Amino acid sequence: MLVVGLTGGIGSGKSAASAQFEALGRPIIDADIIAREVVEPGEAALTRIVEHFGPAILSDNGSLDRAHLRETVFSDTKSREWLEQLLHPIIRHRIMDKIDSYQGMSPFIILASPLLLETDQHKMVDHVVVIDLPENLQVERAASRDANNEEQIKRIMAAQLSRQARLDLADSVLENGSTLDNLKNQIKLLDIKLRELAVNEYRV
Ligand SMILES: CC(C)(COP(=O)(O)OP(=O)(O)OC[C@H]1O[C@@H](n2cnc3c(N)ncnc32)[C@H](O)[C@@H]1O)[C@@H](O)C(=O)NCCC(=O)NCCS
Ligand SMILES: Nc1ncnc2c1ncn2[C@@H]1O[C@H](COP(=O)(O)OP(=O)(O)OP(=O)(O)O)[C@@H](O)[C@H]1O
Repeated sequence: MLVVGLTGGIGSGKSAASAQFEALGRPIIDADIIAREVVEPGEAALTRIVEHFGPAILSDNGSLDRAHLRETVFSDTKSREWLEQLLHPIIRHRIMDKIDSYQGMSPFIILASPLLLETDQHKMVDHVVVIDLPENLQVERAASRDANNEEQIKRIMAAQLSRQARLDLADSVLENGSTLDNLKNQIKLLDIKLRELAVNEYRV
């Protein structure tokens, strides 16, 4: 089975693109969703986070206060690196298990991840699709979606690959500087190309 990595910076349109691939019947593994699951109440990683950052990192209901942790890790590199060394191996294992569970179910699957190329997650994929758009549009879309302030979004972008570095590592590029309909049309064509790649190279 062909494993296609779909990546792009914050607010680039990974969720929007994933929804289109899903509508075409392709299974999606979303690293952001897995990253949330591994810190749910009862998970060992959440206990480690509370030990490290203190109980103030929890909301009143005992779940992780994500806004608090976001503010902490994107204003202090050491804190971010600590969190990543805790979570990235756990996330990677869950992704591997999910890839195994999809074997034989589809010619190809999509692994959507903001840090595909920044971490060793790229070793799990056969083809890299990068969603590209001008950085000012990326900031604008992320800000209007999340109520994150622009300064915080820029700090998050600084912890990610640059636009050019990401493009240099792409096998295919989706341009998302225009409308959602335009993105949808590109995905229809890319889906055909990926399907052909899967059939020709993996005989599925
Ligand atoms: C810091 C946290 C709690 C903030 O949570 P929040 O709900 O506000 O954001 P969410 O998880 O939805 O992430 C939003 C976007 O931020 C960016 N982002 C998240 N983590 C990172 C990181 N370590 N480095 C760079 N960018 C990141 C991505 O573009 C992501 O799509 C959360 O992002 C987190 O636990 N990050 C560490 C785990 C991780 O690296 N996840 C990325 C997927 S593997
Ligand atoms: N072509 C487009 N035109 C207008 N709005 C768009 C377009 N593509 C995405 N958006 C919007 O921009 C915002 C960011 O898109 P999306 O959530 O898909 O990005 P993402 O890459 O998944 O972000 P993150 O890394 O933060 O999870 C969303 O509100 C989405 O609806």
